[in-house]
Amino acid sequence: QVVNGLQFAVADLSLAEAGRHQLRLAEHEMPGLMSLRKEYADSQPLKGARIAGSLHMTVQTAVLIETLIALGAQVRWVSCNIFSTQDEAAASVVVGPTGTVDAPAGVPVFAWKGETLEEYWWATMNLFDFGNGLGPNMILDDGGDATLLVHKGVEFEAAGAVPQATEDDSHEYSIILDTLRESLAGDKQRFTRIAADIRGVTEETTTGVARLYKLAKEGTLLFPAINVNDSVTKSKFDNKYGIRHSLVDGLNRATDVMLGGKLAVVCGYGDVGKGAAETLRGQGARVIVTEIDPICALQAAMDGMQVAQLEDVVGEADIFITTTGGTDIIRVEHLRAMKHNAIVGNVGHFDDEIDMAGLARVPGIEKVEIKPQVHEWRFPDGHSVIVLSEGRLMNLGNATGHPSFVMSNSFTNQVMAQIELWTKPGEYELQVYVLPKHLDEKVARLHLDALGVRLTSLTKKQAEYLGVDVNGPYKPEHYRY
Ligand SMILES: NC(=O)c1ccc[n+]([C@@H]2O[C@H](COP(=O)([O-])OP(=O)(O)OC[C@H]3O[C@@H](n4cnc5c(N)ncnc54)[C@H](O)[C@@H]3O)[C@@H](O)[C@H]2O)c1
Ligand SMILES: Nc1ncnc2c1ncn2CC[C@H](O)C(=O)O
Repeated sequence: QVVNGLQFAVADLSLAEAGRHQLRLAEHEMPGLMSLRKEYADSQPLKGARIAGSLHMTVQTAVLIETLIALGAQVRWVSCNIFSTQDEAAASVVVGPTGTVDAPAGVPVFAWKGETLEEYWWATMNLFDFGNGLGPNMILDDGGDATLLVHKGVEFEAAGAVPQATEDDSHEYSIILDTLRESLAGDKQRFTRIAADIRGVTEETTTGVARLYKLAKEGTLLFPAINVNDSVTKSKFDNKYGIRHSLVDGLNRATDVMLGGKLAVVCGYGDVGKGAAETLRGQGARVIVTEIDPICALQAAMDGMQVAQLEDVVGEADIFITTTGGTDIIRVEHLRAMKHNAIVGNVGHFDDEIDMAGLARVPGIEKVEIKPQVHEWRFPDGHSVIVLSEGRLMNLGNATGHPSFVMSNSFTNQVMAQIELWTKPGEYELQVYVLPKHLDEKVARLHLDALGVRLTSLTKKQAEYLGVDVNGPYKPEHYRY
């Protein structure tokens, strides 16, 4: 749609007022972002930045978007998942704080809850046209889909053609190839021009960061990148404490099943797995962990969890949650062996942790929608499994994701990373960087007052004794929090 010269595609613009009320409450819970708005109101460090954002279009992300705008940026936005958009948040961002439903004055957003994969990649393509022949000069990514499209676009433009999908390619990848083939037919240099203008990308999450390090290692990274995930105040907070809140929220909204007394399996005991295991145990479930990494497995054991192989416990557990960022974690043979009505969900970034394609191919399988994002899959032998959000991250598919306060930590890092790359052109090479520790500590400081924390100060003598500055950084680079 185009109204008032503003392009957008959202579910229902009339939801904007409801979204705006939620944004106001979220702002109160996001002190880090609100503090950056005050700190940079005059200097407008993001002036001139045209940011293409691909990140779950939630109420929290709406506050991030309006912070980027407050610092001078132009923004276009999509969600990075087909189920994670909160339609009222998308509507309020399009209308904006001063617009109306008839005369929206906010930001171009192309996102709605329940997109098809074709619609998702159509939406993502809308990130790259800022009008007047201008593309983005910054990317803000979560999972790396926007970065992938630019890199594949440049690759295929150089080759002069987009390859046909092979039988090994996923259905989604064949859609990406179709999308790029259409782009190439229309403009043989689109992404080559776009990539040349992009000053850098800031990446939100573990899986997206893994993709960036792979590009950097291959020597194909087209622009500098900041790994926001590995700011301590992102991954040791959002990944762990965020999931501790939003996993149970998703399970309750999806199934209302009693968690107490049940047996839960958590696949992976990294930052997300730790939060997942803690919250399920907090609900009185017995928790079994699966791990490949001896250190994380030892942590789980020392935290009092049984660490087993999935095959040994798959027939007795009631709930299965994947948190690995890997692939083929729960396969068809596991789903076949599960108890009747076992609940299966994923909170990893992509949907390849549970073999949904394999499940759909089981002869005689029946898929019954219990309610949106909750499906009963009935095997011919009569037993069913309940799969949440079709194997996509269910804390955002079946609930509204992490709460504002923890996302304020993640997104304060995002804004700082955008400022770093935008205001220091030429200082960053074609590598993946993390933010310096003093900024990580600054993010933490911005969130202490809201929780009534009273920090202790070092004396000069104590600081000298520890070999640190009175004002920090307080830890060496190799310190593990
Ligand atoms: N849903 C959300 O809101 C949310 C929030 C943050 C991160 N994420 C995503 O969650 C995933 C995990 O993130 P993280 O920060 O915890 O990563 P992490 O690397 O800290 O943890 C993943 C763990 O899984 C383990 N693992 C890998 N393959 C395994 C296998 N086959 N079996 C058992 N364990 C296995 C690894 O050893 C590791 O300990 C990523 O995809 C990340 O992008 C989602
Ligand atoms: N409420 C949320 N808004 C935006 N992104 C959210 C929210 N909850 C979890 N996430 C995803 C966390 C982050 O993108 C990650 O995947 O690491």
